[in-house]
Amino acid sequence: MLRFEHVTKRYPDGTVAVDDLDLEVAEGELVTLVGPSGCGKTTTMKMVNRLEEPTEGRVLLEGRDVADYDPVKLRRRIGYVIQQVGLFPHRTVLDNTATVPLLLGRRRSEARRRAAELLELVGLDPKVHGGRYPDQLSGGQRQRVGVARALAADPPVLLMDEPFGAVDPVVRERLQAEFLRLQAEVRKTVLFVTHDIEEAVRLGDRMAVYGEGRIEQFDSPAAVLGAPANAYVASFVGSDRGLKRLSVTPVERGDLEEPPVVRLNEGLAAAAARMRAEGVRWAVVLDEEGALHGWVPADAAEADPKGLVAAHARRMDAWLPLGASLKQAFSTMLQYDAGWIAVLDEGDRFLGVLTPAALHEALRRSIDADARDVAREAVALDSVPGR
Ligand SMILES: Nc1ncnc2c1ncn2[C@@H]1O[C@H](COP(=O)(O)OP(=O)(O)OP(=O)(O)O)[C@@H](O)[C@H]1O
Repeated sequence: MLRFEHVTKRYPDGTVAVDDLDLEVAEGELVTLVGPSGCGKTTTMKMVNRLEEPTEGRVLLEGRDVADYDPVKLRRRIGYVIQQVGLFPHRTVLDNTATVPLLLGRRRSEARRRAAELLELVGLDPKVHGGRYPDQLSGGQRQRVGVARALAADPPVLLMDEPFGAVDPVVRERLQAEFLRLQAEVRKTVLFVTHDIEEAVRLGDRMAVYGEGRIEQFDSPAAVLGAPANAYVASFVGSDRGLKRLSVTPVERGDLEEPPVVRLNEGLAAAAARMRAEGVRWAVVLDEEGALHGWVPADAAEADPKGLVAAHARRMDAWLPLGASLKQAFSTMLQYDAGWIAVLDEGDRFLGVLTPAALHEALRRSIDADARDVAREAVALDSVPGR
């Protein structure tokens, strides 16, 4: 979809901003470019929409050299979102969003209808926000308008240069989550510049880690964190990369423990007998419909041998869907101050529980699997270093 072939950019003063870059972005892929200030990320991006021209090499869009496109037409086919959103201050939010479709010759009513749809897509109510002017919006809302406007012409490619850089961390996390949802829907080919490693890890299907004008590693976030290509990448992603990995490692079936499962309407004595047989002191409790209710301790049967599980069951609301990240799992454990959390499938059926020890093992296994380039389940735990 988008390809850089031996691209070098030397500015007139001799600065080599990009040095012999080769990079390929597949259709519908989101690639983050991450690296320290001045390493050439923005210059890379600007050579796609011809705000800069390469000194050597070429950039291909759908197999065609961008130098062969008319620059104005090219830019209308490429959405561009920047940190200083660049909205027109004297136009309403709706008109700002409709700018490109109008330039492309759409009828005014159609362009505005499309703009309203896009505002909704990025989480703004066109009836509430559409008639406002940019300075009547919060920073986060302005960024959303920037994204809506970039999508308005339905461009196959989006270039995003630190689009969420100017908002506070809380809004930023929300914008990232919204953008991921949006991208799952619209599946654009995206180049996303950031100097924030966490953002690069969270958003990228693949991430390109820049050194000076060069890419030091181009791979999935899990691989970059798990097996940095060299000392530079290792130090850039940081010594806490194990922590960062939490956000890219999903909870899998094999991570779960399966304690005994009892029903609310079951007798306590029978339930306790099953717990004893399995050598555990508690069981997960499901209600009559099979939905998670909570847990019950085995010793409840001693005080009330004739009672029902329902009389002694305790509520447990901490749960996660299978496939959620280990980071979510960890944060849910902390939030509920829980020693385990339930993991449910898509139909909300109970699958098993995740404990802190299992979470730790999942993380270790995932790091080791990447280092060896094998699947996580292929790693035997007793062979993971440090055990
Ligand atoms: N027009 C220009 N003329 C000369 N040098 C430039 C020009 N634009 C950028 N540079 C230099 O090229 C190098 C790469 O700049 P670029 O803006 O691509 O980096 P960046 O990785 O996007 O940095 P940042 O994260 O700070 O935005 C820097 O050393 C910068 O000073």
